[in-house]
Amino acid sequence: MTKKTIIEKIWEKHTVASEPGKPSLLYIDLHMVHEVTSPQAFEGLRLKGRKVRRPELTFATMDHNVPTVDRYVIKDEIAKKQMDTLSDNCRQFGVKVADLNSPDSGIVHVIGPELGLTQPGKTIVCGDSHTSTHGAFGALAFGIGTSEVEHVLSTQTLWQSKPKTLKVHVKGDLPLGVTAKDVILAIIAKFGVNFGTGSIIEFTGEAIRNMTMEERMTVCNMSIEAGAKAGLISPDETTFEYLRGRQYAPEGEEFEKAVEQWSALATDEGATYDRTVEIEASEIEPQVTWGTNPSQGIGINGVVPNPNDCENAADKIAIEQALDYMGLTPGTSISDVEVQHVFIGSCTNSRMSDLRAAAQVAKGRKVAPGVRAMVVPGSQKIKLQAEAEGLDQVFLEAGFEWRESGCSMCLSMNPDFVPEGERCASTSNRNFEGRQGKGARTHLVSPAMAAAAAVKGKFTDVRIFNEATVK
Ligand SMILES: CC(C)[C@H](C(=O)O)[C@@H](O)C(=O)O
Ligand code: SF4
Repeated sequence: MTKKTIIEKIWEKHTVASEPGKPSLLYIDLHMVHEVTSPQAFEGLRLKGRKVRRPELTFATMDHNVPTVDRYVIKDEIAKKQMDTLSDNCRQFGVKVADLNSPDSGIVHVIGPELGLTQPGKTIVCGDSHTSTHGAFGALAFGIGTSEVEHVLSTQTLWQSKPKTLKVHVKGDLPLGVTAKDVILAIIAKFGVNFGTGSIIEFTGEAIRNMTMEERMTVCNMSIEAGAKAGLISPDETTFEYLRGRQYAPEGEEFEKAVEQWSALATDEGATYDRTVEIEASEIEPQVTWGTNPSQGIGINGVVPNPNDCENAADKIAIEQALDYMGLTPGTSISDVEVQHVFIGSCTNSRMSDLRAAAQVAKGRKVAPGVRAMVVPGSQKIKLQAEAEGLDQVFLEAGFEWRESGCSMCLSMNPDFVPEGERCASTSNRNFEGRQGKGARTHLVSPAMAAAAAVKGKFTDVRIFNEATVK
């Protein structure tokens, strides 16, 4: 029998129609929907007199526009309209929605897994680029555009050209104090923001196998920042145990049957990929980005690069522009760079383990003078769980703000933003110009590193705080 990767197995199982050299028609198992990219898609259905083909395979939430304080008071008119429209559309088309009142509400890529909607072997789409997060479960999950959202709503299928397969192997074990976020930032720093173009990544290796589901989600979340169509990890016991007992996961005997099928999806020993790259886990340090794309990052002991060291003229210009926007001088130690804001949240790093890691650093310490730090849980369930564990108190006592769930400061589509020219240590996934507000300067880091920056007022190697306990 030919040996196959999980990518080929899922692709083949979902192909409804195909012709050589042309895109294939894929069946979609789960369609997640949010308020920003769905209004025109529903409107399209309405204009054409169509229904949602499989409402029970469609699940909506509100996240981008949601205020994280006074979440029911939506002052921005566009935001309010988008949320009201989503509620109306879901009512009219019979789609389940986790609206602001729902205990299930939260960031779309946080609640899918949390509710057990995200499962191995599924094809999952959403009008949102970070849909790759769901790949952590061994699902084929990717972002789509609004016209494709309409296509999936009305047919439950999607035309797709078959991507190439790319194995990203993380070799060996991670050093203490180095997290999943550092792994994915280091991968992107090493191979660039385009190395995944046209491909679906499968992450492999001991370091990945040893990760929890939450850590795997952090890695897969940023596959898109490597230019990939999607990123995934073959499912294993860790995956199955995470799903057991979740609201939408199969129950009892059905669950055991599902586990058998899910296990068979993992990439076959000896299967080949179109391309393979490798990174040594032991060489990864806690990361900080210095520039305006996620590949412009260094280890915490590194210095801001000098554009004059570049041989390639285009690279030199790119670095110069990034440094200019970021207000940084070549040769500066990143650990000398001061921050005015700290944001712990987003679909990359707002789950329980992220909040626990940040709280471990914050506990018994104080946010440095002149720093504004906030913690934004990824879902209302996470918020409640964190409060039950007393994490909110740890953060509040240290001087952090404790918020309601939402995309928040990850992108300034809601009241949370970084003022012009100010610097933010952020656990999100994008450091593009203007991402956190006009002229805002974003540095991507892990939750523990963000908490360390909050208490020191500048980037700091979190490993000096608590070697023994910081994971
Ligand atoms: C608003 C949405 C379309 C966008 C995306 O697709 O990713 C957002 O979630 C982001 O992170 O930039
Ligand atoms: S948290 Fe950020 S990256 Fe994730 S969906 Fe929201 S805006 Fe996009």
